[in-house]
Amino acid sequence: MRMEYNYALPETCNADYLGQSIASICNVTSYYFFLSILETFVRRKQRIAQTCERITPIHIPDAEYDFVVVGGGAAGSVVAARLSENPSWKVLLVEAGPDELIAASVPGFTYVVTKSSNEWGYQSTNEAYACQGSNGSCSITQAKTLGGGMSHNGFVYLRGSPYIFDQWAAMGNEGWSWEEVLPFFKKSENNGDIDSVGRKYHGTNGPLFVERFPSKPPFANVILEAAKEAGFGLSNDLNGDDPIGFTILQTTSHRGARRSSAAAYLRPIRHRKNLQITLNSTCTRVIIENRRAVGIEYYKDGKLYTVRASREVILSAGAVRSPHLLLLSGVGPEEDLKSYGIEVIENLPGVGCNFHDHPVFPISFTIDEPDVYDNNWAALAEYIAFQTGPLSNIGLAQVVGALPSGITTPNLPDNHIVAMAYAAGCAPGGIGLLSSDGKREIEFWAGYEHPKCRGKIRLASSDPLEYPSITVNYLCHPDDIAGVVKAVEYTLQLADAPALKAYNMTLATTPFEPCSTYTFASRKYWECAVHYNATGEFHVAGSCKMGPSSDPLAVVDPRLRVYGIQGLRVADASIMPQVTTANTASVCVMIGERAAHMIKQDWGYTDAV
Ligand SMILES: Cc1cc2nc3c(=O)[nH]c(=O)nc-3n(C[C@H](O)[C@H](O)[C@H](O)COP(=O)(O)OP(=O)(O)OC[C@H]3O[C@@H](n4cnc5c(N)ncnc54)[C@H](O)[C@@H]3O)c2cc1C
Repeated sequence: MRMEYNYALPETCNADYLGQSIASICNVTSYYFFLSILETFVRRKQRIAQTCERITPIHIPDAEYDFVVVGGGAAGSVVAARLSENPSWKVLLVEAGPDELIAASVPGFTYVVTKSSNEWGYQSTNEAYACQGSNGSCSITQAKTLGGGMSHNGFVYLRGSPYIFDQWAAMGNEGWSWEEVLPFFKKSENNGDIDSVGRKYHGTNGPLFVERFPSKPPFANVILEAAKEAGFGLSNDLNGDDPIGFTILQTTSHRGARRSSAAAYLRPIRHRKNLQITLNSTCTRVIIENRRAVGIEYYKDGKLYTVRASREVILSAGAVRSPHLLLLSGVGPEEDLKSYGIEVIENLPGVGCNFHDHPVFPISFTIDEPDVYDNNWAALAEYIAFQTGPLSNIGLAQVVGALPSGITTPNLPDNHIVAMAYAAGCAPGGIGLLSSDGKREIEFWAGYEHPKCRGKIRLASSDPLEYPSITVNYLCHPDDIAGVVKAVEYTLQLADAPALKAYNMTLATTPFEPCSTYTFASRKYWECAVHYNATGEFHVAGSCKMGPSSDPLAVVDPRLRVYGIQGLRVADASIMPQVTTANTASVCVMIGERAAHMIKQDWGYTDAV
């Protein structure tokens, strides 16, 4: 077979977008030259970084818009794009961060972009049951960039169990059952593997590319073999009729490059005149007059701007910042607002409550294989020419197992097991060198996806630029502990399967001193260890809970309207009454689709689902 190399860098433009460089994120001088060359190629290769298709932000806003959307993340990009389909509506999208980094386009750099400047850097506090090794403070990684979490995340395209959406509906949220949300998942989706996954659950006409990566490390097949041997089974599509087992994931990428909701929804409509986007613009409050949202204030380059919204303001700032903005605007628990001197406009006790996340526990193993870096000149050349090879994927993390813990609900696939290894990344030790003299390490993330624990987002200051206080309250409930421990036990069972034993897979996690009274690797030991090393899976949700008016903690109604305030909705991860049993980005895209559809309906403009 003759290989067609394509190093050409066609289609130049005057794109001036320069975010933080890959070399400066990796921050290793010995490797600077290699990373700079990699970045030069990636930046110019339109198929990867789409620098010629980036949006052009505005600098000075107009005085008034029909709709103002706050937060250009997974959900907000969708809301802004869909609302501006009506040419007679003028829409402003306000995003606190800059455009997506070049490094973010390259799947092999997934774990690097979370260390970039496009990250909020939140830490939770007062965790009484988790992160005890770090004074009860867990990292809450959240992206600060156009595309939000989808410019930053692990690419996983999973929707979670239909059971959860039916639960949402059963709580009194009309219109949110699985049957009712499925059309919006399909509407958003342009599935590139449709011949393999079928049309019953998947769409091909939406903006969001969904497909498997073009390549995977050979060890992925070893994990699948081990899963079969351990009796866990394999699934061709966890989003379909086969929700239990191990699979090679579908991802929000296209031909080896990231495609966030901003890339999918905003870049193709960058010339639309009635949609304006302002970046590096932090919303500080919603302006509410006579119990109606009439605009927002935002801070950019040291200046405070005020814009009016003649129809609605939509908060899509994510599960940490949407409740924070409501609190800063006088909507929230009366006592909390008063204690910070904020005028109470609506006493809404649920704002910031019901905050939760999936807890995960990392466990490390070694295998008998040299510890090589998977990024080198060959990987660079292959990626630029074909968008395949180690840089075109996230390594082993594209294999996931969804298994039922049986803790609360029979057959609910609420345990997730993901293996982390073979990711290209920075390769800081030098090109072609070994990462260490030891064996290759494989870290598994053992997660519980149906948590009962609830934490809270609270004001920490009346200064809108200060971060709110965040407590997730991970592992506060025995079921959540049992859920994580069950995932650990499944992981150990997997590691014991002959296919992995052939690689001498050996537990490498060092025992935690505070748990030394228990036999290492016993159930009691894990029940103790999770309090020291479990953390969150980055799927924070629930802090502006959707619910009927009878629910004392409901913040928005099932049409996502904030109780007590006209012209104000929330559309993002915060509205989930219960987080789904999987990664949350596709659900936030669906929420964005659903929100835009309802807003259009409510203003007498209907479009097809
Ligand atoms: C490291 C990481 C890995 C993840 N991996 C996966 C995965 O593989 N698959 C998956 O499905 N999910 C994953 N997730 C979760 C998923 O990405 C999020 O659930 C999803 O992005 C949340 O969408 P959202 O619209 O609620 O908020 P976001 O996508 O977080 O968007 C909120 C946006 O609002 C902006 N904003 C905040 N405050 C303000 C303000 N005051 N003014 C203006 N703008 C503001 C933020 O900068 C951000 O861009 C991951 C998340 C992280 C952080």
